[in-house]
Amino acid sequence: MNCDHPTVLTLALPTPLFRHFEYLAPADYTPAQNDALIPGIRVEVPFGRQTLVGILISKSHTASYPIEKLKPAYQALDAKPVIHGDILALCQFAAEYYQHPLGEVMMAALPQKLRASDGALPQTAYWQLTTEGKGLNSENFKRSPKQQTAWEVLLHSAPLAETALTAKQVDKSALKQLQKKNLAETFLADAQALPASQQVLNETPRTLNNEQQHALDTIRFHKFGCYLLEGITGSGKTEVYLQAIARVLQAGQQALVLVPEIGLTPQTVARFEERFAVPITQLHSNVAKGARLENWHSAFSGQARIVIGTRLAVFAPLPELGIIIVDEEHDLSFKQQEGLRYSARDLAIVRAKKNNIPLLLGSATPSLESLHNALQQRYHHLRLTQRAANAATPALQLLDMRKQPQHAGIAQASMDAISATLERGEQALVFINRRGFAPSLICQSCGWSAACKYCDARMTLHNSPRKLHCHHCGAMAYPPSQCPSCMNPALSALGQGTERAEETLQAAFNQHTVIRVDQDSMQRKNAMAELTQQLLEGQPCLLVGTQMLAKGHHFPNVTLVVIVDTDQGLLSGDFRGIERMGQQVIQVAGRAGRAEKPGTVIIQSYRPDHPLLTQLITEGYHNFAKSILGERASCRMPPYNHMALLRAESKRADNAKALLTKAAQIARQLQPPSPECSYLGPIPAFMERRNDRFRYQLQLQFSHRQTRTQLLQQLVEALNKEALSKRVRWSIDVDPQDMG
Ligand SMILES: Nc1ncnc2c1ncn2[C@@H]1O[C@H](COP(=O)(O)OP(=O)(O)OP(=O)(O)O)[C@@H](O)[C@H]1O
Ligand SMILES: [Zn+2]
Repeated sequence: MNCDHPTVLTLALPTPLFRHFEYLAPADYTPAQNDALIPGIRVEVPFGRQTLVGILISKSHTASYPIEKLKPAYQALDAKPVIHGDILALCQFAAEYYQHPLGEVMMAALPQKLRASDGALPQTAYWQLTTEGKGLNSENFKRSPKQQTAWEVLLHSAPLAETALTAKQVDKSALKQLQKKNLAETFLADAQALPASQQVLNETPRTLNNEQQHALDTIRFHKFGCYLLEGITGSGKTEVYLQAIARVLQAGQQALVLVPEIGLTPQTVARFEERFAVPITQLHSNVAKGARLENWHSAFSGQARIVIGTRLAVFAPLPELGIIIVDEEHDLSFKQQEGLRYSARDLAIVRAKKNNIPLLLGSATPSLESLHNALQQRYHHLRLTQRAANAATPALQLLDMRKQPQHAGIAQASMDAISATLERGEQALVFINRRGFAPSLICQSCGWSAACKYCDARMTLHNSPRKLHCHHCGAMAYPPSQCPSCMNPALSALGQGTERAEETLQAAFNQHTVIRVDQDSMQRKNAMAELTQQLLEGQPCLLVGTQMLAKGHHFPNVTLVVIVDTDQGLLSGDFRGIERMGQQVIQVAGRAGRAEKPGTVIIQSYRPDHPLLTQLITEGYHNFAKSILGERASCRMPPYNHMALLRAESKRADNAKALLTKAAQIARQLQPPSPECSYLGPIPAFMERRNDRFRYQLQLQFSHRQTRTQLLQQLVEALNKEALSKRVRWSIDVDPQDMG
């Protein structure tokens, strides 16, 4: 080491502190080794009594601390960067925008295995024919067509990565057979990106209808642009995605597709795999840890040409990224609700801009944020107003529940419609967004109800297995056999959940199969895929389930949808409640009549004359959403204003309140309230006590994002100095989606 010019490394470390850390290069490193320390590699360092893995941000010969006080790092863990410039920039943006320490953001962007010192970039398995293998001809494989395919693919190519072989429909066991016969061999090597002249398609794309074609033609590739594809359910948005991706692949680029929950929509991934002959990889939290590193690496190395993933995939490394697609962009799951509270959709926009590529946001029910941007012409607004594939839009009927005899919440008229549907040999879907048997267990003689010990909430009664369950904190209890307050032995289950609806419907339609679809019944990994298969076989059956059924499924035989309860959304205290209700109704309704047979949707409500509900049903989501935008504009709520929530919770209510009172005071000093900036609170959260903690919040609203970022930065700094901030759990939620 040159002592006059020691090498100073600036690192981002995964600690809760909002700063960088400086270290010297490892003491025993030669100048050549020091030169090899390049930003984006992982470095192992001492940190107090711990050893941490951080990311090298920059290298210099000066430090902001006295150099003699800096400790040397232990070692560099990588020979080449694991975080490249564009991901680094995205992490830096996210850290600043969401007020989160950069080191933690960067670690979140890496697969878990690389967060530890012993994790390393994997190598890729390649296959090629042996000399014996090359000498054969297809006659030799007459009786084993799978081996023949594998042999043919290998014969006409340089060594191929296993992922690329899978994409070409080559069976892994066939490769193993060839290997056994010494006709093929495999070896490990650093992954190489595929040559650009790849065959991209596996099947001929559909002919687009005019609206789809117009949407595709509007997209400018190779340049930033945000496109909102607002297409009614079943209008063929996916086909537009597929054809846009094909263009990008043909230009030798990669595509990133973000979807809400992969496990719930196995059909989506299947459609991509059917269409494309290129390697596709998945990134979501259900991929096992080891496989996640491999999948991540195949994107990183350029092997995978398409990445389909959930919100975390917005950080996926794609060296040749050419387009980002966010499907069902309105979906709440794109917002992480803990830790780094980021919106993957919003980060996707930032990423597309930094990479200068197009971003496609698709939904039948766009979020008001995106719709507003489209109406303001900040986004290109593409609309698909017709269903593709000759399917008609379903007829929506509002059913006035005040005049209806009912069976556990399901109206007689709905029962009759279900009966007729099953008689015709078709499938019906009953949507009830509450799992369990009944939302409460009460004593009708004294008014007692089963409440959670730890939350301001009632416990839900479940029947299979029988238990009381708090859906907010997870607490469980056995249902009492008599009222604990007045000893009345007859307790009543009040209201309905999916289990009760299932029981009622099974009793009424005992000739038919009734399938319950909720978090409890769909725990097994492939449950949704199996259900999809069963439904596609087309036997008449009745589905009862929660919002799991609302997500992008394509079940051609479902012709009737019954929405049991829309009133919850109308009465919600969250200012987004009504928007969510509208999205949910339209998404669930959209499952009806997606093929040749027309669909009907029955929407049950006790408030059938609610103006927004009526508008939703008679005019559709677009006009409904515009009306809500009007309301938001008049009371200056998002998207007309930029919000942040400072949340605090503590076992002692006064501590949480005191911290927020202090925060409000600091904020007012930093930025006095004005029409540009306002503070509300501390106010109790909707559920004031949850999981044995009292919860309060301070609402901050700004006309300008920049003011918000600056204020929050100073506020966090000041709060970190408050003794109380160590004893209270607090967090900042920028652009909160859930106000609870
Ligand atoms: N141009 C086309 N010609 C024929 N069929 C098409 C065309 N485009 C799409 N389809 C078919 O229409 C059906 C619905 O399309 P798709 O699932 O893409 O709709 P979507 O807009 O994504 O719906 P949702 O928002 O409800 O998920 C599919 O079976 C699809 O194969
Ligand atoms: Zn609870």
